[in-house]
Amino acid sequence: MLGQIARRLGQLHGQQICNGLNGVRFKETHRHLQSSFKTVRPISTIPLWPFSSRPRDFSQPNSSWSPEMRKAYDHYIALCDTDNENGEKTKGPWRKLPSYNRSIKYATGGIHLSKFIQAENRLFTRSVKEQGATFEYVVFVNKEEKSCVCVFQSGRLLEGAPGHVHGGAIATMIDTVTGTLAGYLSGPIMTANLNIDYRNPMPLGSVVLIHSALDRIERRKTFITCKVTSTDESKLYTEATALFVSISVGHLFGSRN
Ligand SMILES: CCCCC/C=C\C/C=C\C/C=C\C/C=C\CCCC(=O)SCCNC(=O)CCNC(=O)[C@H](O)C(C)(C)COP(=O)(O)OP(=O)(O)OC[C@H]1O[C@@H](n2cnc3c(N)ncnc32)[C@H](O)[C@@H]1OP(=O)(O)O
Repeated sequence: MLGQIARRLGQLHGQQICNGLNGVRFKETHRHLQSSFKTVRPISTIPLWPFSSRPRDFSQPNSSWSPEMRKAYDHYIALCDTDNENGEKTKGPWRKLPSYNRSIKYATGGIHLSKFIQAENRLFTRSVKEQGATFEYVVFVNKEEKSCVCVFQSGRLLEGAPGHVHGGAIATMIDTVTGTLAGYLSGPIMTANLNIDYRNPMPLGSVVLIHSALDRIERRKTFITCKVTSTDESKLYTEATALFVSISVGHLFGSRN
């Protein structure tokens, strides 16, 4: 019964995703739902519609952001579309992308499905609740230039060499930012290849810019270039190239295109 409800929801809100997931995880979903029904709450605290229609955007300023992080954020926000005092829209070249804690939430209806499907899973970069401890970041995309910039502040749990950011954490952010741009331009993708040159150690707690741009698209392949610099762009920390291959959602569940 619950499986049927979940399946119906998927049909209503995310046909494409649902096709990929149909029948794969509903046993697990059923178990999750049964265990959540064990906790009885007073009726007044139960919302009529149990799904938030607006997933939380984690790339909003918070108290862990340093003045440098806030300054870089404000700089790019000022270049985004805005409403002036007369209520008129001014077009800017940049657009701030929201950042959810599961990639499934980006798909149509994904906000609903994420409550059923592997509900405990979290996007690696958004998995730690303590603000400022790991990855604080916000991505702005420039549609015309097919590029994006991420303002990234590293937290104390990302240490590699003493006082510096772990190379794997830097790779994670490069994968995330280049992957976000590739996904924005090409739809569902997976990283096929990531090449990284670490040029200078990145101090832990520092704020950096991760610039990514489209190199080219060839059939299912989207090639992205990336540079990580200080916020004034005077210091180069890391350079990378990445290849993303377009996939069907079924690819994530074992079927080849
Ligand atoms: C629900 C969907 C979600 C999608 C999300 C998208 C956007 C959402 C937006 C924001 C989300 C927020 C954050 C995003 C964060 C991070 C993104 C990170 C993504 C990852 O972190 S993901 C994990 C690591 N990733 C893997 O776990 C992949 C394992 N792997 C495979 O799943 C297959 O391997 C695959 C799919 C890569 C290819 O498999 P396949 O069978 O579909 O295609 P095939 O092999 O035929 O290759 C087709 C053409 O690519 C060439 N090619 C392939 N591989 C190559 C390589 N390594 N080097 C050079 N060229 C290569 C071939 O040579 C051929 O080229 P040609 O067309 O010229 O012949």
